[in-house]
Amino acid sequence: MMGLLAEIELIIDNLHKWAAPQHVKKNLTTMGDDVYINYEPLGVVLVIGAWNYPLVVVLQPVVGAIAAGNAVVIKPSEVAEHTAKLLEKIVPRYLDKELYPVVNGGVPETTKLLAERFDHIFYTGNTSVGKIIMQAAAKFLTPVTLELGGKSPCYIDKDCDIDIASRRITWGKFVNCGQTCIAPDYVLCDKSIQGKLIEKIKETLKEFYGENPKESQDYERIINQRHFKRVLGLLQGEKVAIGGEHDESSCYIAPTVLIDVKPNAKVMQEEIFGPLLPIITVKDVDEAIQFINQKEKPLALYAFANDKKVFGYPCVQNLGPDC
Ligand SMILES: NC(=O)c1ccc[n+]([C@@H]2O[C@H](COP(=O)([O-])OP(=O)(O)OC[C@H]3O[C@@H](n4cnc5c(N)ncnc54)[C@H](O)[C@@H]3O)[C@@H](O)[C@H]2O)c1
Ligand SMILES: CCCCCCCCCCCCC/C=C/C=O
Repeated sequence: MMGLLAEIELIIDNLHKWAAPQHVKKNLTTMGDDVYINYEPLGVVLVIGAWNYPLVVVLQPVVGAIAAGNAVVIKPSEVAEHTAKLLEKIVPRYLDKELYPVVNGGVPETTKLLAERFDHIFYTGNTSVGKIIMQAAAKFLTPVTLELGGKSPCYIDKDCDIDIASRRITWGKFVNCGQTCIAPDYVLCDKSIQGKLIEKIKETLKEFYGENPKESQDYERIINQRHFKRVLGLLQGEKVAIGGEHDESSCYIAPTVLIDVKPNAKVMQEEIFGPLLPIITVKDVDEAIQFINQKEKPLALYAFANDKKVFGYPCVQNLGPDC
């Protein structure tokens, strides 16, 4: 919510500047004209949200679309069903329901919406559905914004502050039970620091979630049984260094660290989106970058090193808003 409120404040403070006509330098062909860029609303925007931060990922794009003068059809994720119902109930209390309707439902309802013509579609969710959205939009040449996922790597150089690295990774990986788009997906590090890293992660987990994370008020659950089974499927056959405990009835999977993971393991083929942290050993930063570059472009990249050279690599510079 803090991020959402900050976004609203940012827009309130700056909209008059952003919406104002922008000066354009004249050239030979426009010498005799008034030349400027004038911003106009697009029309009707469709916002389709995901379940993992169900209020923020729906409302944040809605805020931007409204500020830019558009009507918005709001489609929350049916997976977070209580938040979806709440939005359906409270949005019409504060916004005109003709201009900003909330449409609830799952795949059939979203498919029906996508058959309509919109002026922009803003979708947050997984990459496979992202392709469906883009195909539906292409029918009307509707522009899209796709906020997707990916396998965000985390490189830990052997010359770095391992206390800091393990603390930050433990927080980022296990908050919301690993169900965060930019959570570190896997770790690449030198074999010589793997043992120390595991010890430090163990210590930090104890500090954050106590002896038994299952009893901690601060440790979440997997959203539903379908995702529980999917995440558990990624654990099969892997060597567990920390955690591994699970309970299907409550969709609990303990914070889990996997070691000696092979690059071709199942857990390395898709975004984990759950509390499993595979560690893959590499001999140096060059090998880590080669590994990362063989995969699809991730959403975020985290690097921990004392050597400034590590941050000079284009792949680290281009991807590392959170480094
Ligand atoms: N980049 C970001 O800002 C961001 C933020 C949050 C989540 N994510 C990504 O979202 C993913 C998790 O969300 P999810 O995809 O499980 O959410 P989800 O299952 O809630 O699906 C997202 C939306 O797509 C709709 N949908 C699902 N299947 C559909 C289909 N066949 N046709 C049309 N619409 C369909 C759903 O109704 C829902 O509103 C992860 O990959 C995560 O990384 C990205
Ligand atoms: C001050 C403590 C805050 C704890 C909440 C942590 C959540 C961090 C991530 C928020 C990201 C919201 C947008 C969602 C992106 C992808 O899933």
